[in-house]
Amino acid sequence: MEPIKWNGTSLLLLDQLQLPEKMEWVDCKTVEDVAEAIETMKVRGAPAIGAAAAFGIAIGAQQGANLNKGDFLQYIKGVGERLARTRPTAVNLFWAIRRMNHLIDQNADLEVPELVELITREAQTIAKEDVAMNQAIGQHGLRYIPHNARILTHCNTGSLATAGYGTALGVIRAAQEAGKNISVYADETRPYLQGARLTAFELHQDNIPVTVITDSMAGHLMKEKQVDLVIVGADRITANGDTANKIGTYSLAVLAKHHGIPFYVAAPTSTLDFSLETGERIEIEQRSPEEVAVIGGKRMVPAGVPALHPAFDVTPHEFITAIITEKGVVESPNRERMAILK
Ligand SMILES: CSC[C@@H](O)[C@@H](O)C(=O)COP(=O)(O)O
Repeated sequence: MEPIKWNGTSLLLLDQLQLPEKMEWVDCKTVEDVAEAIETMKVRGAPAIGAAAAFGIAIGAQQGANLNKGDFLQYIKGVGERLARTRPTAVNLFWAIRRMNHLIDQNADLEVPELVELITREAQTIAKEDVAMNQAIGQHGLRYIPHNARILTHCNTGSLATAGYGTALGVIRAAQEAGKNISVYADETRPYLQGARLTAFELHQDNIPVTVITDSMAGHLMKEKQVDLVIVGADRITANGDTANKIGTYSLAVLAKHHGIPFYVAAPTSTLDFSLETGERIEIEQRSPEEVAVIGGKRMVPAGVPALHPAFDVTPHEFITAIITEKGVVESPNRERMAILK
């Protein structure tokens, strides 16, 4: 499945708000369309929003192609700034924008049409490389997945969260492709239900056995010895291995440790943020409490009662058995061991 398609002038995104009911594509023709798609989570998942932002800059570049060089360079930085204001936690977004800006700075002596061409090609390269990184993550992760493993995962880390194949779901896919006879428990992942709607959708399409559980069932299943390992993705991993991921990940990691179950994080190195020493300084996106209070158009929380919606939490590195990247695996991550990924 390819959830992000570039058609030469605009970006087609499989609208994740409509899944699994409908497979509807949104055609993002402007920078604002792309920014809005990221903000409203039509496209979501750390690597996917990075790739989408890169294509947003490509769209911006094409539309600014008539400007003179000075104006173009100023305008295209503004495009990056707009896209950077969409969501704060997943570092892949900022990584992709920085990579595009760097390319522009390095080639500022080119004429505008050539720059536009270069920017457009770079966005395609980012998407292509993401798929290759995910496949490599899958291969590195294989050895941690025993035959007949019953795997618990959280949120959606598959093709829909990336440019294709997936991170944690990439490892799961690789294990299936290697004939390991695995099965998966997908946390439904309140409040957005990425697990129930998206992970279950993807795994079912690929004939990988999947059972959806509510987030609150994970501890019970672990206690009943129904879970052999947990594997999740990441939105930002700091220099010491602390990992921000979808809200609920931290609770899973604590539960896994209590029950002696390995807890793996799978992510490309574009998710690393070595500028932060620890996870304490990661900005956690606060989304609308309405997303918690209202389910399927029906209000579940009495009017006047507040709800909270931090969209991510941070799992301290002590709870992580290994971080699996395309460059290799860091077991029992800490500051020193993470340095090999620099
Ligand atoms: C490969 S995706 C890893 C993470 O981005 C994923 O687990 C996650 O937390 C996504 O959050 P979302 O709010 O759906 O963008």
